[in-house]
Amino acid sequence: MGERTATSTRIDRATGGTRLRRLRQNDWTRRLVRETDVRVDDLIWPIFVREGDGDAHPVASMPGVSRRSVAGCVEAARRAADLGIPVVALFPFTDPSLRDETGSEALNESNLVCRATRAIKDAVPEIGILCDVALDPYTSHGHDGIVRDGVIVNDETVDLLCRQALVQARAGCDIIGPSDMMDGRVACIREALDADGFGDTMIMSYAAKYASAFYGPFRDAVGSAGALRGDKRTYQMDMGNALEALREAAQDIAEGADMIMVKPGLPYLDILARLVDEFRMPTFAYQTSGEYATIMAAAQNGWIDGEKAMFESLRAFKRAGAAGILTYFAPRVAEAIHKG
Ligand SMILES: NCC(=O)CCC(=O)O
Ligand SMILES: [Mg+2]
Repeated sequence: MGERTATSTRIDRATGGTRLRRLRQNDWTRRLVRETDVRVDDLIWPIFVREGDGDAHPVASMPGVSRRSVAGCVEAARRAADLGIPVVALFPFTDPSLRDETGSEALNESNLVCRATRAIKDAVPEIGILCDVALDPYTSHGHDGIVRDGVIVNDETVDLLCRQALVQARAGCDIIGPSDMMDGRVACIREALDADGFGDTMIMSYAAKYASAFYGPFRDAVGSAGALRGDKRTYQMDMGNALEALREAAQDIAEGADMIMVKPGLPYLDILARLVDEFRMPTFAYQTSGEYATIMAAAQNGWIDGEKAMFESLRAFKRAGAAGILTYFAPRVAEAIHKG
């Protein structure tokens, strides 16, 4: 730490002699005292499934991410399992001709997500599967629920969400992820699952999901961008609110959620930390498409080191107390961790 000077005595008096830089001197000391790390076990990999066969279709606004055929999703799940990633999350690109006012394709037992779930369960039984419950990939208007006179109606939507959850559970889905932000849906879905013999099917609720600009590329990926009429501010949370997130999470937990989630991730890190602190639940962060695209775009321009930014962003979630992270970086991170 250099020569001792008159200033040294002053500093020792001020710090009580504890020089915090002592522990940062070497790589090994830094590793020794590091409080959090990103592990492969922390990762959930969201993958996009599309109709048809053949090569994956790249998503332009998400470099490195593509929509895969059902067979391609099975390959991805195989790769994920081999890397040690515990869970894949499935999102469908629904053919526009199958979208309608009430999202009826969501209830089709052989829709894309159900077929991909069955195929993955069959070929890669050791990996967990998370399926989103919400109508937006299936509605012609792009909303997460049924629209009546311009209003996204809560209770009728919840009836459909319960049926959607059952369809997914029957296909073999392990974790139901209600992402719709309707009130009371966790309680109703839990009851519907239990009544149908799916008492072991887990619920990871999108407890605090904010109306955000960071979902843009995802809507491209699932084909909702062009479809969406208006915005989602009457059901997704207002970005100015933190106390309300505590109320949202409290409700979902009381209703039977096994795990909760905050979304988006990095812009809402304070919410994540507060929910962990308050409820001590397994709490997850969703590093959204917009967060992914932001890092990728800057990296591709040579403006930031993409690999370092990726790890830094994921470590932030762990430091804030996340049990895990849904991230499009999952396979790349897992590979980097294995390489060491
Ligand atoms: N329900 C899943 C999403 O809305 C994902 C959004 C994103 O990755 O931007
Ligand atoms: Mg709620």
